[in-house]
Amino acid sequence: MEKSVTSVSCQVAVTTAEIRTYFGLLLEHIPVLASVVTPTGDVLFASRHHALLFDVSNNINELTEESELYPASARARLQQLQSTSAMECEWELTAKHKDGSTHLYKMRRTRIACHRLLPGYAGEPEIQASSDDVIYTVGVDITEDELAESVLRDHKSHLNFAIFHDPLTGLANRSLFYDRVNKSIARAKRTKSSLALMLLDLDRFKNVNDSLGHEAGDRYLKAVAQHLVDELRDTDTVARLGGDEFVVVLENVTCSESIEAIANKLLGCLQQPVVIQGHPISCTASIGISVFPHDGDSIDQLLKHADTAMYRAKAAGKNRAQFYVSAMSDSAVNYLLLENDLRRALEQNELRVFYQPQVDLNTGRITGLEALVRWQHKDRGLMSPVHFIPLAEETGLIEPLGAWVLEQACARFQHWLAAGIDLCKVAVNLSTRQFRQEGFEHTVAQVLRKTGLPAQCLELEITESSAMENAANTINMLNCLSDMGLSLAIDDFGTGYSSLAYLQRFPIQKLKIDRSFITNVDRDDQEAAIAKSIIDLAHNMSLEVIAEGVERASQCQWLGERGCDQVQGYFYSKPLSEEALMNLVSDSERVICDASGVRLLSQPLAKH
Ligand SMILES: Nc1nc2c(ncn2[C@@H]2O[C@H](COP(=O)(O)O[C@H]3[C@@H](O)[C@H](n4cnc5c(=O)[nH]c(N)nc54)O[C@@H]3COP(=O)(O)O)[C@@H](O)[C@H]2O)c(=O)[nH]1
Repeated sequence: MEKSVTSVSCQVAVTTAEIRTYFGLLLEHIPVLASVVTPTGDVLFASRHHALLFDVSNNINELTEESELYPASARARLQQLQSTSAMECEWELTAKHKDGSTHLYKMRRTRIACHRLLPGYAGEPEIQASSDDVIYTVGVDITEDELAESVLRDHKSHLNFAIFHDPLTGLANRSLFYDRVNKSIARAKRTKSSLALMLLDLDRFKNVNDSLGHEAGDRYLKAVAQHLVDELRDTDTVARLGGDEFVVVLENVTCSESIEAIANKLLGCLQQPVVIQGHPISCTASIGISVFPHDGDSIDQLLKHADTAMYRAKAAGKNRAQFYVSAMSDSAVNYLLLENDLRRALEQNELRVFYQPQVDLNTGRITGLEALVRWQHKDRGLMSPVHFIPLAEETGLIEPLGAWVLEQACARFQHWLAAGIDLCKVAVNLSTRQFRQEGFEHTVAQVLRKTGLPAQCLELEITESSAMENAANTINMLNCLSDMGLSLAIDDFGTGYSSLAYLQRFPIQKLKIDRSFITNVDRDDQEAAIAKSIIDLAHNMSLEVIAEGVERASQCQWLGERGCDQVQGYFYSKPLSEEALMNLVSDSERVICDASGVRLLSQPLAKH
């Protein structure tokens, strides 16, 4: 039967035969899986697109079973759908094409009563399935949409990660840390529990960067992050706030002992060496701890107080954990004021150098002077270096300060030499930071040139711990300095961890026994044993040995009998200002000046 229909848009009359042709073309080219089947699965129509599917015949017109329109992998699902009486359902079909590509189709299967498809039907929608029905299915390829969406999802999650994590270590960054800890504080408030915030700063991390480069430094920071994550529970928060500063938050803490135990566990694991570029590296850390609600009820307050405690841990010798106590805040303010003051002191010449004689035990002759800095503070009076050297080291001010002391001591000693006062040599203390300063040997050479002091009149003292820290670099620097003709001493010997293998490679002339082994050397067997061992060690290595902190004649006697070469201490003289030293040298009751040099007669302390 030919039937005339009218296209609404172009008002052109078309015949049913033409419609079939168009419909055939449409089925041929439409890029969708389209089919019409009976409830028993007989195919009435199927689009050509089905032929693209793997497992499906190219000759679509010959396919009679609905199952033949789909790959074998989809047939079980199809069977389920065929057995359902639902009028409409949606499903996803993942199917391989014959070209090997995998596609995702969004399928919609609708069951409809046949008579409703006939022209002129305007009845109620069918809600009951019947054998008279037909089922048409349309599947649209959504592979690209899905791909785009998953790229977008990935992109979003990467972006999310980048926004909230530290790119180097992958730990939470400051923003995420604030977010998490604010929630932890809210939880702790609700449950009336405590939480501990630990601020962890690596000690002397700069040395790793300076000696092995930033790449090694970055690798070390990553290893530290991993150590922290490994040691803590998943529920604890670990973040990197920047540089070598990390923060850890522990929830539901019950007592300070358990917090301390965790802090010590972290300190211990950080001491394990990490091998980077073939070098075993280990940095210690200083940890400041504040506890909610005791030390503050906001994250900023807790951080500030942990920071104060952390600085206190550094000042107390590093590699330790320190709880915040409220009295620290006052001294933290003092510390800050002192830092500004110290900068000013350097500019306004408030620093002074004092000199303490070193004496040959056999002859009583002065064999040298140790230069010791003091600060003539306008309000606090004459300040001991113990109150400002750690601060100067922390802030980097030690570099200009140390250079100033060196130049001052060399200039003054040269001045005395020129005036005919020969006190053999002047010893100057070097801090680790100063010693590790790039081109430090040039600074020393420049000072010697500028002041005219012969190199053999200068001795540089470097502490045992600083010499052994990165000993390979120490050897290079000590060789440079030794080549200039000056002498080198290891200070505070016995307090660090010396490697004898390194010690024998250092071009040094002297070991200085730390005061802690001299205090009771004449009364305590253990101290005596250590002091004696150091004296023997020095002599066996053909080094001179000097004992510091000698306050009594009995100590002198003990040391003299054990072969110690020199002593330094209040027994002979306290550190003296330039004027006081000159007075001592010209005091005929205390010194004898003859051809053998200046001999210092031991005097009771009360006289000074
Ligand atoms: N990097 C630099 N460090 C310096 C410099 N000047 C000093 N220092 C270091 O500061 C620390 C404290 O020094 P100071 O208060 O001067 O104490 C020295 C002596 O006064 C003290 N001493 C000497 N004899 C005795 C004694 O018989 N009893 C006693 N109780 N104390 C005594 O010992 C200090 C000398 O120590 P050392 O340097 O280890 O020989 C101190 O660590 C200084 O090194 C500086 O310019 N740069």
